[in-house]
Amino acid sequence: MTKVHFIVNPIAGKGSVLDEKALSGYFDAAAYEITVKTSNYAGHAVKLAKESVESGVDVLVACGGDGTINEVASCLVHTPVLLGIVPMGSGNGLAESLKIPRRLKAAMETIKKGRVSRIDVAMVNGRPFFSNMGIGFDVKVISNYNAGGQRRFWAYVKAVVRSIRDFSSKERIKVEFDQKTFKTNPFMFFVSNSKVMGYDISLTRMASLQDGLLDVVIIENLTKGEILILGLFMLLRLNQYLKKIQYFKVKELKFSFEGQGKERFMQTDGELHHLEDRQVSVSVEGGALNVLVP
Ligand SMILES: Nc1ncnc2c1ncn2[C@@H]1O[C@H](COP(=O)(O)OP(=O)(O)OP(=O)(O)O)[C@@H](O)[C@H]1O
Repeated sequence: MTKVHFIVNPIAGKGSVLDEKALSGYFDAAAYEITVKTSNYAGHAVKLAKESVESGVDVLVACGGDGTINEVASCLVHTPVLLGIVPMGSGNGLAESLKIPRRLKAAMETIKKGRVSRIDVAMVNGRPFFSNMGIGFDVKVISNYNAGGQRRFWAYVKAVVRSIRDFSSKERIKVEFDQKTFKTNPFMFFVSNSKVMGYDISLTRMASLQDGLLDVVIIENLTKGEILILGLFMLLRLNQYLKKIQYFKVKELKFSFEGQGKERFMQTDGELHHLEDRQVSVSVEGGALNVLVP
């Protein structure tokens, strides 16, 4: 009997309810034992996932977006438990990078087929991330998006427009990797394990979840006009031709904020976290998570 637990985030994306009755219908009752749990608050999926792992689950399925996947997957790193994904978020960056279908039936087939991919797991100051992390403009967009209260594509567009109006990059950081050290005042400092950020938008189409490396994107301070050009080039998938964008592939890196005493935030997998420390260390471990893929 294969034990499959689903953890559903009811507020992810457009918000939808998946219950035991609906999900059990996709599985042969003689071969699978299905349990469905609902996340009732931010962070709850971590507790639910830990309980499932302790109970000896075989497959743990995150039903939501990158935030839900992060909470569930962080409990599965270095365990034999397989991560399943039902993309129900707004952006669904990791699911898109893994080519996991959005249609419920097709997502269930992926889980039953049992094809496993071992993917890299990244860490920033002890916190795991699977898709990307960043400081700068992306933090501003997520903060405006969260304040908007809606989890839709147009809410992202609105948040981006508001962020272009409000954003100013005053933070100077010192970056260190591969025996190189340099200082920058970035519009965006973005580190990605996966290809897609969400809604098929990407700054790192060359990234691989299985190369044991992180793709670093540093975009120098931009004028508002240049931000609009960047947006257009990203939509047209031409961003690699912009001179102000630098790309690196690294195994690990460090950066530190030069200024004093400001409240700072980073985003990991689309969720904001307070940065307690001025020093930030990012690294990646190859193949530390087992994910079910088509
Ligand atoms: N019952 C709940 N009420 C409020 N927030 C919740 C609840 N359950 C989970 N959350 C939080 O919802 C947030 C958003 O979830 P998630 O990222 O999965 O969806 P999304 O933002 O719509 O998708 P994506 O990240 O792919 O754009 C996560 O931070 C998670 O902790």
